[in-house]
Amino acid sequence: MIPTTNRIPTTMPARGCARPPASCPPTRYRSIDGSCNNLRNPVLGMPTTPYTRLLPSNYGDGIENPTLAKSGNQLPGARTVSLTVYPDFRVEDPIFTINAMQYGQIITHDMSMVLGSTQAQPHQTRCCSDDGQPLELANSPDHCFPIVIPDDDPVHSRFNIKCENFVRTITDRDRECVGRSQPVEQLTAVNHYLDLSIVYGNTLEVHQQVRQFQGGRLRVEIRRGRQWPPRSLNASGICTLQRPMDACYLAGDARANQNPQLTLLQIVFLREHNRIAEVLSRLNPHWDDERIFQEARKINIGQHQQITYYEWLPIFIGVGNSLRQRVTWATGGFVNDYNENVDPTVLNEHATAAFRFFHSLIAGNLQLITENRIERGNLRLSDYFNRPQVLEEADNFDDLARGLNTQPQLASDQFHDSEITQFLFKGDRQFGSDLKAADIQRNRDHGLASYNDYREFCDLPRARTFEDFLDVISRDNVNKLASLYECPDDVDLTVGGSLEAPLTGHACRSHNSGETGFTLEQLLEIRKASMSRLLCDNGNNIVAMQPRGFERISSRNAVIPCKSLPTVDLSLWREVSDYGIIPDDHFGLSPNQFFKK
Ligand code: HEM
Repeated sequence: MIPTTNRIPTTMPARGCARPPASCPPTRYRSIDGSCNNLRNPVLGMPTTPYTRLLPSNYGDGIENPTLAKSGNQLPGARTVSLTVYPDFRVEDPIFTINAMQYGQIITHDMSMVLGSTQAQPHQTRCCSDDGQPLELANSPDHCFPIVIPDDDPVHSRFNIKCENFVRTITDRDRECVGRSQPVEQLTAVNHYLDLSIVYGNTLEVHQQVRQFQGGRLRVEIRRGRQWPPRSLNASGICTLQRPMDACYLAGDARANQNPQLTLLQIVFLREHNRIAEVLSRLNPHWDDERIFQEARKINIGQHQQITYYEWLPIFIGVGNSLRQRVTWATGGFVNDYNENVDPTVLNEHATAAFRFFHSLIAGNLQLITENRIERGNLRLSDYFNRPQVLEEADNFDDLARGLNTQPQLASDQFHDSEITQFLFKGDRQFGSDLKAADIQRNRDHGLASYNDYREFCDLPRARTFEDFLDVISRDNVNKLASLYECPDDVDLTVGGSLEAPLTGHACRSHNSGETGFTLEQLLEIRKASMSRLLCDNGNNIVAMQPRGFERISSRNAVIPCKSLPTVDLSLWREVSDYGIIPDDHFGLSPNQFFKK
């Protein structure tokens, strides 16, 4: 089920916990925190505002408690559901690479993060005892909603673990931004826009930490002649360090060190910024640090959006669907579809259920691929959570980058690699957490309406019996649901939605401003950006790539020299006028008055 824009509520939620900006001064550049993107409601899309919803919440008490079964009983345990519905059975995707999965996580991190957790390290609030037993209610810290481990758990029972930590998301009520009688809404920690905030930060504080304030560059450290992000200020808290000075990076996003391929793409975007800044400063020696920085940022974001909308999204929703739903356009030119009435806020249903479906694409090992496309080894994912040092060793950076574009992702199905259902964030232990159980628990924590409610919303008939799910869910899976849940109305959205047969065309039906955008010529250059070129330009020494990096190598997508891949010609950003070089203080005038080919 893919809700698309025409069904998304366009009301402007007035409530929220972000402090609105004092004013929105005219500028050609995006703000760091997303404020002033919508000039009518400048707070829209800022960090610490609530996710929005397609359907009203379904809390156990109508206000804030986790969802219950219609009978008032507890829903089946999240770990039990995960074990029953999401076994580990490795099916490789016949077409797409793990980069398609990995870029999805980049997009996710750019757009949302539940407030109160880093999603990369164990939460500081402990809801279970050190030996994995549930705490007495009286001793349980606020916000605890631990996952119950069944007695016959195939992994945890061997260690007598009965309880997995889970801490509820911070809500507008926790921050005292709303009255006590209305249902709570969860807050997101990052801004809602697709703006590379993972690189540039979501707050001025983080933004200033990542900037060099020289030559328009982002801060880096140079080792072995290559650029690496600066060291995190809390390396021992964030990363699992084997040696005290092992790498642990500071980036715009708190999750940057979570897994090696994610960190690799974070570094690629950082290096890309500095590469662009370097070229711009040569083209425009009269530009100061701020001007170079902001122009480089704008190009970097433009390329990221181009890759996201034109290279990545059609893989998942289909070329036809994305054109029909006006997510992409069959034009090389400008599209003036900005509508200030559209709410840019990330949907709770998207972040908590729909987009997490792609956890099924994660592969539990990461291949190291040499320049002649031979696998020279691979890394076990759970050995490298929060251990980015591996990227700086031997030729791992390039070998993992080639691996991204070579190794198949796992198929989008109900099967999940045990590296994330048994060994997530295992650290030095013999077992870890279960990401799918966390997804289900988060669905209930956020009080999402049930799968059946969304069926109705998406014009499927409301199921009265479990058999009624057979229109989109297989017999085997309907039997599993019937064995777990008391009635069809109890099925969690994240569970029911993930069991639907793959889409075959049916989906839940669900700007350029002269002052701020690119010139048409520049836009046509941005349209040449590609995933493969990004890796070529920012690897340590990558020589060749296939043109379509999200698609596996084949005779139709053969590896070719990097220099043959289309590249964005930055000379279009040389600022000249009929009268020579442009003075610095030209803001407020249309770029078309300045930019000339
Ligand atoms: C190795 C890869 C990945 C790991 C280890 C991982 C891990 C996690 C973890 C630990 C959470 C927080 C769970 C919770 O407590 O609620 C999370 C949330 C999430 N993940 Fe993943 N994930 C990965 C890849 C992906 C991919 C490929 C996508 C989508 C394409 C994705 C989408 C999401 C979304 C939408 C959320 C919720 C974000 C929010 O807080 O609003 N993840 N993931």
